[in-house]
Amino acid sequence: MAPSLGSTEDGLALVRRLLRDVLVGREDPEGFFALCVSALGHHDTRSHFHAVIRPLSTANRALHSTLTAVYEEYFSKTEDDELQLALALSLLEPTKDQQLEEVSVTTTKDNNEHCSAPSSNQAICESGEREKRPKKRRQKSKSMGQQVVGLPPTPSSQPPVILWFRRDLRLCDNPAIVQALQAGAPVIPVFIWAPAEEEGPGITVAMGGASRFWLHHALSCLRSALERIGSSLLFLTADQSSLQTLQRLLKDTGARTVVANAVYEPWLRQRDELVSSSLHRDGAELRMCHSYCLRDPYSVSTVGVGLRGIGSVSHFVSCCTQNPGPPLGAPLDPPVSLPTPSFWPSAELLDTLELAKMPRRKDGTIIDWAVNIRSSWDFSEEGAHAQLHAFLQDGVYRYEKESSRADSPNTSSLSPYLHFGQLSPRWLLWDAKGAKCRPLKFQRKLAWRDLAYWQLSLFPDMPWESLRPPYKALCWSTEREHLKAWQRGRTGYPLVDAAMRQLWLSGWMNNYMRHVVASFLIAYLHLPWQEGYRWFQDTLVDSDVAIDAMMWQNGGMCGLDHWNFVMHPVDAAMTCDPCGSYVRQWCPELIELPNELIHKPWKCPASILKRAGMVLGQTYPERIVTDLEERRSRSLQDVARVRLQFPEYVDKSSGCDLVPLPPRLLSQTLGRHSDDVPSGKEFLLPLITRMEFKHQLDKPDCDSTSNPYNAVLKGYVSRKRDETVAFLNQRDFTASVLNEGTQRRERMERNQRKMEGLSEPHQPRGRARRTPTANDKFSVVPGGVVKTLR
Ligand SMILES: Cc1cc2nc3c(=O)[nH]c(=O)nc-3n(C[C@H](O)[C@H](O)[C@H](O)COP(=O)(O)OP(=O)(O)OC[C@H]3O[C@@H](n4cnc5c(N)ncnc54)[C@H](O)[C@@H]3O)c2cc1C
Repeated sequence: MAPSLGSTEDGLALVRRLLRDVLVGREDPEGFFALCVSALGHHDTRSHFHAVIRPLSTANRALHSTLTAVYEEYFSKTEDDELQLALALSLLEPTKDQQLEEVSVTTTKDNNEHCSAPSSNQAICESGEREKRPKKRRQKSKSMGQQVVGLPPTPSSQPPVILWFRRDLRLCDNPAIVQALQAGAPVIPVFIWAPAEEEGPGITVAMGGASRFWLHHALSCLRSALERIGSSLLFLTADQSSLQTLQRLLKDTGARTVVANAVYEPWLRQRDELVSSSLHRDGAELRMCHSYCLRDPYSVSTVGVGLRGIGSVSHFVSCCTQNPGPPLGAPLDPPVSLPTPSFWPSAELLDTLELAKMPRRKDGTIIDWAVNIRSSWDFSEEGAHAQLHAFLQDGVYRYEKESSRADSPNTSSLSPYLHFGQLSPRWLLWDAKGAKCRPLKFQRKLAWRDLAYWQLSLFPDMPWESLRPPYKALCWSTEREHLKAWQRGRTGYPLVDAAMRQLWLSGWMNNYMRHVVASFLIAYLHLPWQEGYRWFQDTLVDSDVAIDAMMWQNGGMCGLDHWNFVMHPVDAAMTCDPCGSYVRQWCPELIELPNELIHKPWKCPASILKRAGMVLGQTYPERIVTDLEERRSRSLQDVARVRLQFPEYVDKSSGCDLVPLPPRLLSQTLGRHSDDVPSGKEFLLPLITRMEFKHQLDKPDCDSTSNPYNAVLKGYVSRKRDETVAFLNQRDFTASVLNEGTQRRERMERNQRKMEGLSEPHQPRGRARRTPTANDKFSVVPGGVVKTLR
């Protein structure tokens, strides 16, 4: 709870902290004084202010005398003022008796924000006004005094409703707001910062640096939005727990109802259940709405679908279709206003939550690591809608075929807004469905998002423990230097480095690039997937425990699904950055290299390097690993080793990995209540398993290149042929003949293999296609350059 009101000592500690802000110029003297009055109250300010600012008398004399002058001016009152003050203080007495602490509004705005709250909420806007009209401030703070001290709610008045914001930082389509308004009572919006609760029982890095930074700004924007409709947002830190903070808030405000939108991490759900039952015992209630996912993950059932294919998005969609939840309905409009209560409980400054606090160097200067993140994003709800609008006007038309391009904004970039609930998935789906091009692939991404939450609800250990038991025994590398090079974007592979630098500088990269860097970390560096997960959690602005864990588990070969491909750090460029412009953007030291060598500078002749002003190992790093195929082979052999070591987790007939069925799925499958399910027995569930791994089990020591299911997405040969054929197919008859010839040859090869009792050959078709463009050197086809196919 707010330290300002616990005791004079707490208040003084807060004020001393704030004094530092004045010293470094983040707060002006008048503002600081107003905060003192707000935090300490009139009496204590009068008695302690001189002592608080005493250190300045030697450290900064000018500031000391300015503050003294502000103090003198404030306390040289007129009789009128005296009278009003007496009145306010007399009102304070009974409220104290009733345990209503002195209420001061400390939801001060950041220095650079503009306050536009209506007069009913002047107290909240106090500091915003203060900068422009210092004289009026005094009157304001007195009127604030009257308002904030306030009278206890009269017996006939409705007790206020607490609107508990968590990851739904928006006004549009927010069911909790609608629910709170339905009571017809004043609404007190609150945000409680409880990092330990977010973290859960394992190492989740739920609130990494970049997402804390985003959260800070999103909260600041939400507060401004609330102020525009006559309300505000209280910031509280959960010293002990959210529950205790809420209980105290209910006591202070007389509220009996708390409304919130559900969050679905299992440990947060448990927390909410505890809050609900404890409030119920206290005679209050927690009302929960659903809006974070399209489907409440705890309501998804496999009944009628079974477990075959579990982990894939198709299986998940079938489960949702077979067992539909309540209809989604149309998105809800934002409220026009939120009724304000007659007084506001105590709160902290947003800054005191320290979400966007930057580290300092030894010399005291700030290391502003977020400077680029700040300039790359608009953190507001309006920003989310603008981004959505821009995407639906443009990127969505390229999404189906070109979402893997890193050199063009073809995806929505909405993930941080979705993560913090600044945009509801229902709103997004509604708008996407309205797009002319019917972007089915895009809509399916929202199913992926829900799938991640469903998986986390079933496997709460997903963020830190491999789901497939044998894979816990994989022999991962411990080369910290490799990890560091990967994190810093200094691996010597331009595509990987560009992506990792984009991540560091902007807090984001597209899905395809996430696959590229994850493949590199796991398949080529052999570093544990958990390292990648944690780095992503710390550096992504959209870091999301459920999605991130699901994706890293799948990439790390131990999730419910297996990526049936591995991205090659050079060949993948053909799909995502064929002309090298993405690499040039994030690795400017490579800017002068020719297109055909930009993804492999080590192949550049000395003369080209010289002309480009490059010295490998100096201006750009040498490759940290060179023997890519050998490393891949070792990775495959390691997988075969653990699968052989734990045969109980490999299905004999299909060669699929087996994983113990989680209790909820077991009871669903057996159609019994969870208490009625046999305990102590492990039921095993077969999972989708990469063909390459199944084959390797028969020949554990064979190398990756001789595995017919080699999953590395090389692309060049197959895709170029595919595209050439497709292109020519459109153009002339000869091509269709060529196409038929190719197909016939493939058919014959397949039949031949079958007759020889060999397994099906690896099928590269249909993977990672892209539409060739005129600039694209890979689009050169026999007979000429593709002008355009669009
Ligand atoms: C190793 C790895 C880690 C990832 N970690 C995260 C993460 O921490 N947070 C996160 O939001 N996404 C994560 N993703 C998924 C995906 O890369 C991002 O959601 C996407 O790149 C965000 O960009 P966008 O909004 O332009 O996506 P779009 O392609 O425009 O998709 C729209 C929305 O759908 C959802 N979505 C898209 N792809 C997926 C997916 N594969 N799984 C679940 N939901 C998806 C996101 O909410 C996204 O904003 C990860 C992917 C990989 C490969």
